[in-house]
Amino acid sequence: MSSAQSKRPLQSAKCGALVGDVRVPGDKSISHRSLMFGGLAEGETRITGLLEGEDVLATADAMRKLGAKVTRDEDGTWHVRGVGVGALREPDSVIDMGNAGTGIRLLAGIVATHPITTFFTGDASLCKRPMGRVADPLAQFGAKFVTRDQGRPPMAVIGTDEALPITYTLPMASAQVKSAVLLAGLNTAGTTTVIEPKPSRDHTERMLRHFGVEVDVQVNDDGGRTISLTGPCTMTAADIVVPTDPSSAAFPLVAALINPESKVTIRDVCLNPLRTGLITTLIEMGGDITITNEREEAGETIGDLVVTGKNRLKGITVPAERAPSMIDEYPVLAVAAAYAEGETRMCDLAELRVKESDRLAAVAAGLAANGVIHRIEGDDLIVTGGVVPGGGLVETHLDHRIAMSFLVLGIGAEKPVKVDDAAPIATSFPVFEEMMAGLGTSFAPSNR
Ligand SMILES: O=C(O)C1=C[C@@H](OP(=O)(O)O)[C@@H](O)[C@H](O)C1
Ligand SMILES: C=C(OP(=O)(O)O)C(=O)O
Repeated sequence: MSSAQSKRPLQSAKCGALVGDVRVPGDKSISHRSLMFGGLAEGETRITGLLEGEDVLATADAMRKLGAKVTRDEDGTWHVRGVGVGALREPDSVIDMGNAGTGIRLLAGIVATHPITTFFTGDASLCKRPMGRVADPLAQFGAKFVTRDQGRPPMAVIGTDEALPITYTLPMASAQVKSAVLLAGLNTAGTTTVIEPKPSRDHTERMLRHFGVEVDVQVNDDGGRTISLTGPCTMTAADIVVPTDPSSAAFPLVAALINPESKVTIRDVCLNPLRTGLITTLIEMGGDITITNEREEAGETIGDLVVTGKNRLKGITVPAERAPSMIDEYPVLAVAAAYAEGETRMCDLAELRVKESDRLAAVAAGLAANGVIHRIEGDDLIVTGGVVPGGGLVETHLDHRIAMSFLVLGIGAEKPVKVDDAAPIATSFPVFEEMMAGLGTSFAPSNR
């Protein structure tokens, strides 16, 4: 895990055309869930394409501590022997979830309705993030929580074996909160229902079905969804092929679009419609992106993205409703906007304030350090594109997406862009630097 002692400064300088054919690592959301659900199922789940990033490895360790047998073959296939819903073991030590918000929040849901006490901690970033958003609904099942001030980890979850089912309307668009509630419902007698006013990524719903759980999803008149399951549920082991991560594909995608002579193919990207907001937005901005070879694999739509830099991007307004389908992509969209003609307005980004860093503040600071004109109005970010002066130092605050986004900013800037710490990139995209170098970027260690 990253720490102040092991900061790794890196800089990115202007480079020529990016050319190549790449395949980014497995999807982080699906990888976390495959290990958790495998651990809850009866039988052995085989996982191929798992993201071997720090966040997901923390979940693998957590599932081991909770009693599942998790192993990896030399060829990269993972095996999870589950214990069955209701049969998790009380961990005999604190579970360290590192930097992983998805990991800690979904696991909190799982352990909340098991008769065990679980202690969670994480790195300095995770220990600043709010857990009240999951603790509040999970307490309604009958679980008890002890956290630091303002619901921050370390956090103890005292689970219950007499859980009462709940109906919960999400106060914010959050797949993590939705998933925590549904996962608590697995070991609860009766029907657990989540109402989400805006649809968020649905990997939990899809994968629960893959493990044999009946999940009812209704689309509401306002476009939101009502999702229910009736417990106690039995889950049956099922093999998983993890598709690649659209949130990681976003970096070579934007890099190619802002670099005029580029031509890059990104293979086998997960094109789940609740994850493709960035692609829609970049196409609206005039980006030359073609989707080829579209197909269904393991319950998800997959396709190849062929991207060129031939069109100069144009500023647009990105509507608030689109935010859940591209929530992790705003930092790199802000980078695309810095090179676009005119103004790009990104609406309603309040949720960015509670990610690995306050991403709204971190993006604004990074743009300011590199001479990019921008402003924040309420929860909207407005960026005016043009020539990017660069030359600034960006603080990444233990946030992988801030680090990768500003390294992409550097590839077209007049002066190199430095990030103070590239170490957090290993949480979600351990081969980022190698892959980007293969396309022609010019990243180099920096002494700050
Ligand atoms: O459920 C998930 O796998 C995730 C949900 C999103 O978080 P929120 O639920 O907080 O929006 C996203 O930012 C995170 O990277 C992964
Ligand atoms: C927000 C993110 O992840 P998490 O919440 O799982 O830490 C992310 O990967 O951008």
